[in-house]
Amino acid sequence: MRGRGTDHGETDHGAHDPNTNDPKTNRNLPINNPLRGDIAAAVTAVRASKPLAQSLTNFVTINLVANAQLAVGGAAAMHYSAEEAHALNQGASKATYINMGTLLEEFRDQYPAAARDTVAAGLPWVLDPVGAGAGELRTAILRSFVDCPPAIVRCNASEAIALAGIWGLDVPGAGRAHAGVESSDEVEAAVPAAHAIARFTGGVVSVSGAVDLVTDGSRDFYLPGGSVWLTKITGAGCSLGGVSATYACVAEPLVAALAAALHYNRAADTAERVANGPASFQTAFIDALWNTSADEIAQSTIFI
Ligand SMILES: Nc1ncnc2c1ncn2[C@@H]1O[C@H](COP(=O)(O)OP(=O)(O)OP(=O)(O)O)[C@@H](O)[C@H]1O
Ligand SMILES: Cc1ncsc1CCO
Ligand SMILES: [Mg+2]
Repeated sequence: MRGRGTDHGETDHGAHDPNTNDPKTNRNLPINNPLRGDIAAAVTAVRASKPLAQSLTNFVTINLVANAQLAVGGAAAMHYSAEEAHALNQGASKATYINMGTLLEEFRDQYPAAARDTVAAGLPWVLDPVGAGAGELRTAILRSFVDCPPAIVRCNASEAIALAGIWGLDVPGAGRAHAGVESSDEVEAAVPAAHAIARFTGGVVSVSGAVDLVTDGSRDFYLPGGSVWLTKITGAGCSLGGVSATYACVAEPLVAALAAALHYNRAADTAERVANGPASFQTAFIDALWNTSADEIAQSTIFI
């Protein structure tokens, strides 16, 4: 984080030194690994085809989610209706994003129905279990998803641990109460929960933090870099979920989750160089999502 005393005395967790942040190994995914080609192809495909991922997302960050989807080359449509989800699943939308941030009582039925409809249409959906563990309504909706699991769970470390508990998965710390949208855990603490969730869903879990983890339950990918400024704007994580859904329109879940997280980290690296504070960072970040090349994203350091 640069700028005039901008960290307010907090520790700078900017993940720029792989030796201090790498949780497991320092082995970079080989530069000729086919996954890198798949990631570059996903970035190019989104920019070429402008896919629509529909979103049922929270009121706090809905605008950033839509703008981030547009900035990576996708399209956006926000609503809170299972009936509308069904209509969009019949053609226009290629993936669905469901974010649990700000719930209303009517979402108790609408969210599970939208998730079920997406799965029935043969399309992937992405869950951001914001605030998992807080409140009966949130817990009931999250529990309902066990019958129609998401292709990608995108969350912070505390939410991964809480979600594992709600889904009855046997991992350390699962089931404890969590009452907030910020993570109080490091990514490393969420590794068992992320593995358990991915094995349960048969999909992918993307846990954000100083070094992000993307896992399909058997393969782990650690993604360093990005900027601590992302934690000073609300909705960096929410919009990463929306962008993961955009990528899920054109790529399998593992590639989509990797492309989205890497795109975020490289754009944040760029934005940090010109930011003077959270607001200018957000503006520069959206610009950088638009401008970062497919090759730069695909050639990122990926620890395995
Ligand atoms: N300490 C950090 N250093 C660098 N990047 C970070 C750090 N913490 C989070 N990030 C990045 O910020 C983005 C959002 O992750 P974060 O963990 O803050 O999500 P979140 O808690 O769900 O956010 P929100 O709920 O505000 O949307 C990700 O791209 C992640 O890589
Ligand atoms: C601050 C906040 N409150 C509910 S959702 C949200 C956005 C970050 O998850
Ligand atoms: Mg969040």
